[in-house]
Amino acid sequence: MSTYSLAVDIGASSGRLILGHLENGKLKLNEIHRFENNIIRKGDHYCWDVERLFQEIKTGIKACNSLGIKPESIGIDTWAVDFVLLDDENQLVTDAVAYRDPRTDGVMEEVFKKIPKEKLYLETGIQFQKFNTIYQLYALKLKSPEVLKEAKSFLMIPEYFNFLLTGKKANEYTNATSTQLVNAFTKNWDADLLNELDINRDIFHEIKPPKTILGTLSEELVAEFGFDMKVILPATHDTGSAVISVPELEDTIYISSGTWSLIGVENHFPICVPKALEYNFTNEGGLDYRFRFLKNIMGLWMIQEVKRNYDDRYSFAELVELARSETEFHSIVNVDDDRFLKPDNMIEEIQAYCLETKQQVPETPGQLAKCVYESLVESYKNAINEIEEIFEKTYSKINVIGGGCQNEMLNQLIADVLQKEVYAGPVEATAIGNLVAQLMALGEIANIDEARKIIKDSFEVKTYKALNV
Ligand SMILES: Nc1ncnc2c1ncn2[C@@H]1O[C@H](COP(=O)(O)OP(=O)(O)O)[C@@H](O)[C@H]1O
Ligand SMILES: C[C@H](O)[C@H](O)[C@@H](O)C(=O)COP(=O)(O)O
Ligand SMILES: [Mg+2]
Repeated sequence: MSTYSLAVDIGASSGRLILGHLENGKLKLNEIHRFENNIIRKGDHYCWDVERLFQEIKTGIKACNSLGIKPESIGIDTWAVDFVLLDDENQLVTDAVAYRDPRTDGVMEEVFKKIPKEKLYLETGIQFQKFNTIYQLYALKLKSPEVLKEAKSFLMIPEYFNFLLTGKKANEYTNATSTQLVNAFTKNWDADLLNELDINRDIFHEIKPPKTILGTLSEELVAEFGFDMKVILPATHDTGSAVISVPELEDTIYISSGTWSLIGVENHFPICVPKALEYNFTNEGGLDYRFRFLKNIMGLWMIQEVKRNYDDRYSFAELVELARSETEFHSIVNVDDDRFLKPDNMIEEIQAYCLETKQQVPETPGQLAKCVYESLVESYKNAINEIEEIFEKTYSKINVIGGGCQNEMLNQLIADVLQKEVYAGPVEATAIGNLVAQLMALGEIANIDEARKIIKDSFEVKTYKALNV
């Protein structure tokens, strides 16, 4: 009887529960539940609806029964940086505020008054994004100190769901690194940084690595589901799981393409050289203490918002085809400008940028989509030039993973503009990386090298050659 594991992958725009098992040396997937995710307004903040998301997780778990499958294990991954705080009765002290909330505006600069930017980078190796956990916690320190006083437990989003499943509290390494509070060398919470900011070290839990078996389900949930499962920590930062699934990393730059575009390489040590700081690259933690040397690019969030501004009248596939038809339109925006992080109306923000920069203003859905895609590729090109400058080497291949790898026009555009071979897939790279970490913990897969061979043998990867432009 095969061992089934269940991956819960919740990104900023969508979540999915995918069963996985090995069959004749290949990983077989069975998507059993998919749902939308989005930021909601709660009180004065943009938040995640963690109550609904946990109900979606439970719905997906129960769906296994209809297949007659009782998974051996479950693992949860989500977006990074965000967290909840629990009081001494394990009740939420605050809502799960989303990283796009403006509460951290100006806070990074306040932190630099306590900890020099260069020191923070040398200690943590983490990119400066204004929504990093360190700035969210410091925003609470400055504006709502009573909240931090009441807090007894810090759990990032996947860890909160793990707590609801098992009653156990633990922080997981790959996601903890995204907080910019973990020392890149000790791989533990950096007590000096926390002291400098007067943030209570005791609310943080032991940092456990991916492949840790955290526990099993609570009695109530075993009764509700009709079966028990081991709860395993995958790389709970979704991009940490996604990068495990890059089939071939030799001479390859990956782009984890979803709400964000995370573009980088995999290393075995943190790289905090001056150029890495200047270009704002990060050294997020990976499986087996590898490092994800990457940077965030605004990503397909922009087309998600354009789609939403059109009341979802067009599918993503339709927007791609409309963009293809706009052959003469070439206005470009700086996708990494903070104005695109959470504008009231993305269409109007893109149009305003083009007007300000005296470019043709996109008026049609196709022109807007074309502008987003060509602007993303412009940012990819800059990031890849920076990576090649830092490592003093030229990479010949780009592997696009995640939902965005279904965008064939974008894949071809990347190949043509970068003049490199583009490999697209696996689409569900994050869930696949989540699954193989569980199967490694269960002894079904020996190590990451075997996992990557299984992934390479199991999933189609489409190739795009650079056309002469
Ligand atoms: N059929 C498609 N054609 C083109 N793009 C697509 C298609 N399906 C999904 N996408 C792109 O994939 C993105 C979602 O990727 P995904 O990895 O699921 O995001 P996340 O994990 O951040 O929620 C969408 O924003 C969309 O741009
Ligand atoms: C805010 C973080 O930078 C973000 O979570 C990023 O690290 C990430 O993993 C995004 O994943 P998506 O699947 O939501 O694009
Ligand atoms: Mg994702």
